[in-house]
Amino acid sequence: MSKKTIKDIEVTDKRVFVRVDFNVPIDENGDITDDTRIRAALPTINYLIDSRAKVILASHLGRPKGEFNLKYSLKPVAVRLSELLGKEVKFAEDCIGDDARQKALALRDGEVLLLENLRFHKEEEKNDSGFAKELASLAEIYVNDAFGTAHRAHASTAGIAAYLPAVAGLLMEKEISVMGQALENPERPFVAILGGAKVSDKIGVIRNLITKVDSLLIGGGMAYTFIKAQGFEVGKSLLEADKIDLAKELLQEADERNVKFLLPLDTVIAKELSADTKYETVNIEEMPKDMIGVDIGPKTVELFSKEIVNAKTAIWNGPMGVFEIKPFATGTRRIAEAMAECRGTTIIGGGDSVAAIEQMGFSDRMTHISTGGGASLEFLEGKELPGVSVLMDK
Ligand SMILES: Nc1ncnc2c1ncn2[C@@H]1O[C@H](COP(=O)(O)OP(=O)(O)OP(=O)(O)O)[C@@H](O)[C@H]1O
Ligand SMILES: O=C(O)[C@H](O)COP(=O)(O)O
Repeated sequence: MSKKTIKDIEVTDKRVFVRVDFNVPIDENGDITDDTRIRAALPTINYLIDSRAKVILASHLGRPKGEFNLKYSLKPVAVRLSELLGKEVKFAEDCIGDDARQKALALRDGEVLLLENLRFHKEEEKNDSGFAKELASLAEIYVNDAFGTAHRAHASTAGIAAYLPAVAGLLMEKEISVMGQALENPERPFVAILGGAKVSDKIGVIRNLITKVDSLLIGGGMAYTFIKAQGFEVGKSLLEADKIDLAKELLQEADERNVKFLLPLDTVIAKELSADTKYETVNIEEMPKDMIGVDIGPKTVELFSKEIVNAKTAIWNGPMGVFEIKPFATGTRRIAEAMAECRGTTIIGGGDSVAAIEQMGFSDRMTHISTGGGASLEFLEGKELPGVSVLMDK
């Protein structure tokens, strides 16, 4: 990676402000239902503890719209982090002000402090320079390890870097180097699998990947707009009518570039989006007018799996069907199995596909599972992420 990391600077004895992404799901009892993002930050935190730095952690949680709201407090995260680290994690009731300052200044080498939710201040999302300066005043070094929030230009992800030496954390480094390597210098064949709900969310990703991959496989709700563009009936499936021309254009571009653009050959169709509805599988050219396409069928699974298993690099973003409803999760499960079988570099690009991979128990068989949803999509679009561009170059 071209950016400096915590390994490139002296952190011992220093107060280090680490922006992490602890935006984790918390249920109505205040229990964290998935701590993946907290665990993903442990290498950076442990490195700083072992290096005898004074560690000040800051994150957002949810979208509290600039004011205090107990529902979005990071207190339960401090408890969970303390369990994971096996050591005390101090907590400041606010991310700026006297309490935060006193607790930050009182830290001894190797101690850890977590600040309360940054988004309890509206200045955070506005990238307010005064607020960024106040955050910076707590520390001597800034580390950005929040890959999941690196697409946001906020005070704690971008503005703060104007006031402190700014470097990447180890999670940030890993995310950018694994996905960057795949995009810039992939081992071939390079296959991308895209699914999920909408074409409009992924236009940028398709446009960028089409210039890099050998094969592009499209499933999920977004496939039906392409199927319609090829002149087939899609019944009551998800369709973005205003994107049909764009879909035609993308199909043509793939053709001109000699990129294999594979669409479903068959589809599971259902009367409605519920587990106890009537459903069956049909060839793609046989879709009835009154049914909804809810998953890829077995012929498509076979076609896609062959590409994936033979890939040297495979990137997957977005489920192949309405995987939240059990009978329609088969396509997504089978694609997860193919990814697990692939011997090349396998990358899951965040969002719902990560949930699917985890639900299905394949997490430890992937090379890399991104902690970013929106951030990984923007990265795959080839955009420069503000939280990365502010860091010092090597
Ligand atoms: N055929 C389909 N019809 C309707 N919805 C579908 C279909 N296939 C997949 N989906 C829905 O798409 C949703 C996921 O789409 P989304 O674009 O959000 O995926 P993602 O990119 O993995 O997630 P994120 O936006 O969090 O990164 C799921 O809720 C799933 O049910
Ligand atoms: O969950 C995410 O994608 C990140 O934490 C960013 O959250 P945001 O979309 O509320 O900025």
